[in-house]
Amino acid sequence: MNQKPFIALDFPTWKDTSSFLELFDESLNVKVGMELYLQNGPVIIENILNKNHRIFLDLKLHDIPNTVYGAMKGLAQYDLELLNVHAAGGKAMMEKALEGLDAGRPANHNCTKLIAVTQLTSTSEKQMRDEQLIARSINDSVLHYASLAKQSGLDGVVCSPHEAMLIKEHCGEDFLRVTPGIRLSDDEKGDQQRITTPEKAREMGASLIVVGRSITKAENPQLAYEQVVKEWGA
Ligand SMILES: O=C(O)c1cc(=O)[nH]c(=O)n1[C@@H]1O[C@H](COP(=O)(O)O)[C@@H](O)[C@H]1O
Repeated sequence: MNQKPFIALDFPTWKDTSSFLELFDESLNVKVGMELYLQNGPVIIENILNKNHRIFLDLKLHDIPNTVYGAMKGLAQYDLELLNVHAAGGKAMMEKALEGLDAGRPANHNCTKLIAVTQLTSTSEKQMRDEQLIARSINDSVLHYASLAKQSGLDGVVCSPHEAMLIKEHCGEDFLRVTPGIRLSDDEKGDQQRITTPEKAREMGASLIVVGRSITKAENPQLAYEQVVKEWGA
């Protein structure tokens, strides 16, 4: 997989999405999340693949193991780079997710990597303690989820850049640290809590970055994308 930033296509329609993609004359790494997928269905995947972009399908599955198995088996038909589940679903769920992905993968497809969301980048330590009743540091919680994901055979995790180095040290260089929570230095943090710039994310041990509003809401998205690529160094 190349290391280009994944642009989060958080748009409601294919019309908005295709207008955005037409601004670029290169093949991009893009992330399709629940806003776009749930309102437009799987055709959105075909449309984007037909334009030669590579997809991280971010549906953050979190359900009983049997249900996640079935959902993953179905999703495995698409030629995707990355898929994700919530590590909070537990080891049995993550193992079944992987099994489903293997069971449904057509022989001629690349291996879609499966990663687990740890603590959302919109979650602060205070919120984690008060609302999830986890009386530990956010680093402990994220590292614990990363270890569970690794034991379950997954390829990596979604975390913030702030925990990336710790995970690299404990789970190894090859275990992916995919980090949203990325902002260019003048951008609003919005609903995100654990953020940094593309350049710092690289220094902090991220293996891939996900960038949404800093690009999609920029006055000039191409220039913002170029700036992100330059800082990230891919
Ligand atoms: O799994 C994700 O992609 C994800 C996990 C996480 O912890 N935090 C997070 O922001 N994301 C996604 O990454 C994107 C970040 O968007 P921006 O905050 O606009 O850059 C959104 O599409 C989120 O759904």
